[in-house]
Amino acid sequence: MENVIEIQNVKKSYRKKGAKEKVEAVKGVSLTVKKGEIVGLLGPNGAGKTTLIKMMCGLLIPNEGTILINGINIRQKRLQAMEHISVVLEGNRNLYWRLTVKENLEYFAGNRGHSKKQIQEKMEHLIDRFNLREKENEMVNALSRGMQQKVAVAVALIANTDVIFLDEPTLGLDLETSYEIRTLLKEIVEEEQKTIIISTHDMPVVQEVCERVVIVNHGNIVADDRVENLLQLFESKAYLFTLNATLTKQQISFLETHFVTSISQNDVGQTLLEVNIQQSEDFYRIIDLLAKEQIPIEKIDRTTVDFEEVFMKIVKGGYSHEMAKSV
Ligand SMILES: Nc1ncnc2c1ncn2[C@@H]1O[C@H](COP(=O)(O)OP(=O)(O)OP(=O)(O)O)[C@@H](O)[C@H]1O
Repeated sequence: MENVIEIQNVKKSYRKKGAKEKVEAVKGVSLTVKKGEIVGLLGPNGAGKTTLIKMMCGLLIPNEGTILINGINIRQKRLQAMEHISVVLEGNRNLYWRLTVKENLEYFAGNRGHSKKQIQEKMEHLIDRFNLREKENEMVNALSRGMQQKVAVAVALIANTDVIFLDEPTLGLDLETSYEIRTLLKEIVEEEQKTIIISTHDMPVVQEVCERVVIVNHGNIVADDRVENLLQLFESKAYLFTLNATLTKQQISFLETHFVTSISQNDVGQTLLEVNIQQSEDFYRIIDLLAKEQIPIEKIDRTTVDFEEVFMKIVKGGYSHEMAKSV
């Protein structure tokens, strides 16, 4: 499969007004994305996601490194590279607020060189699909934020580019609209061979829409894997032991230094040990240890993880590329 996006050792720093020190927002990132991939770009606030997206879509120039879109160097041939890209930035800045929904769709498709006739069918399809029929002749500034967001995504789709960047597509939306946008994205991915990069803090978007996730922290990529691999990686190693005993201080401190991520007490006086196991022998070591200390085990459950927890663990440093290889 061909590489649609190829970035090599990209760096970007900002100088804050009046400050001597530079902020290194992106510290040397390399990444390739293949045609048809849908990639979630995740990271805590300030990690460098927006900076990375803005560089990939030609809105910011990196200090170092190269970015190729469909093999075209965005720095050397910006306009040519940008023909392959559409972008929905936070705050729907890709819309004309004083044009109607239909006018926006027509304008942005026309802007890409599509004739009115060519876009008619697609526009009607998108209006129905995004449930915008009732609002098609209303000005965008009169719509709710969720509606505006849907128009912004529809505009990116009507442009019919190979690559679509979505920066926080569900930010600030209510649960229903967020669900609707997620569902639409999923359907679009299934229908059309688009390459989509979504930056988000919305974990259901990652779990339901993305196949691959790239996690950025302090300007570096700290994980890049299939969503299912990351879920499996953490799921298979997290266990919850329910013990019919109260532990002594020594037992607790021993467990805490060796394996256990958290120890708590439930309301019937049992002790709950949440354990992250790196190697399968550790699992038996814990059981042996509890047996030696004569601590009765009521049950052992494999804890289920959702992507939110996986993300938190990775960002806190609980992940290495060696772990990924062991899945
Ligand atoms: N125009 C700017 N001038 C100075 N510093 C900036 C500028 N834009 C971003 N930064 C800094 O660069 C770093 C990365 O910011 P960026 O917006 O790329 O992160 P992010 O991962 O998108 O964060 P968020 O999730 O909060 O949107 C942060 O420390 C931020 O303060």
